[in-house]
Amino acid sequence: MTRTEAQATTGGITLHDIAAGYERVPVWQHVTGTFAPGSLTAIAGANGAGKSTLVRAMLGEIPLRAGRIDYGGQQPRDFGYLPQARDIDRGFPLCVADLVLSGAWRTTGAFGAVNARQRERAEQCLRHVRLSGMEERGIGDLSAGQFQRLLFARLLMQDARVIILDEPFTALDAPTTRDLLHLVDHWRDEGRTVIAVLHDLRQITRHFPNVVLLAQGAAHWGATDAVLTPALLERAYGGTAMFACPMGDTPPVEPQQETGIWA
Ligand SMILES: Nc1ncnc2c1ncn2[C@@H]1O[C@H](COP(=O)(O)OP(=O)(O)OP(=O)(O)O)[C@@H](O)[C@H]1O
Repeated sequence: MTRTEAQATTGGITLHDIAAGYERVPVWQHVTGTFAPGSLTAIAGANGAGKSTLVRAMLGEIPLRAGRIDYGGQQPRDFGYLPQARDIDRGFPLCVADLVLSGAWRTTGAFGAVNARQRERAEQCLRHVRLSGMEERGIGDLSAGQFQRLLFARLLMQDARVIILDEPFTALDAPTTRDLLHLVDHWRDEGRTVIAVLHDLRQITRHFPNVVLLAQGAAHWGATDAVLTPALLERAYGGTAMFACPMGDTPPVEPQQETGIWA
């Protein structure tokens, strides 16, 4: 790689002709593209298209079958990850405050002492997702929406440069989705790189300038309006494309005036 190429990818993530799959079956291949530093990108595609597989490959949880990933000089600690809700064990005996504070593990270590400043920041993060006063509640006692807010608070605490979200708004009501989308917009404004697996194409067209659309084992990567064309949507979703098309009349998310950790 030339010095110029290295500079171009610093702080970004570049996939070079990667492929992944399970056992003998490839899920997708020849995936090439760059998540530029500070970019906001959705990963879309039908059920089973390989969206989570792409996330897991980028996180190093499954081996690549081909190609390589250039992390632009970033380390694992630079990544914040929100898994799908179904993949999280909520039976673990943790309270809300503990879970948020676990976002500081990269500085405290898993068993390190938490200082007053970190506690204060944890309270700020909880306040920002409207969970103040719930610090002592067990995580198993939260509603799905409250728990998702809590996971976003943990990401705030983590202060990661790259944030990867796998279906972050599934099963959430409109106000919770609006609040969390507002957080995503703030992360972009702060220059963080945000990558989100999403099913709602209206959310993608309204909030995500870039998209990776997985279809039939290939990735279509680019500006959202250039990728989410009727032809590619048909290829991705087949006969269900009309249900996925971003043509509905969902009201746009209005920015909220709030004091928070960005104030
Ligand atoms: N651990 C695994 N072992 C074997 N096959 C798997 C495994 N995980 C996923 N798959 C298969 O890989 C393919 C892609 O799965 P993946 O979960 O990445 O899709 P997805 O696009 O995220 O789907 P969804 O929208 O339903 O969450 C599917 O056919 C799935 O059955």
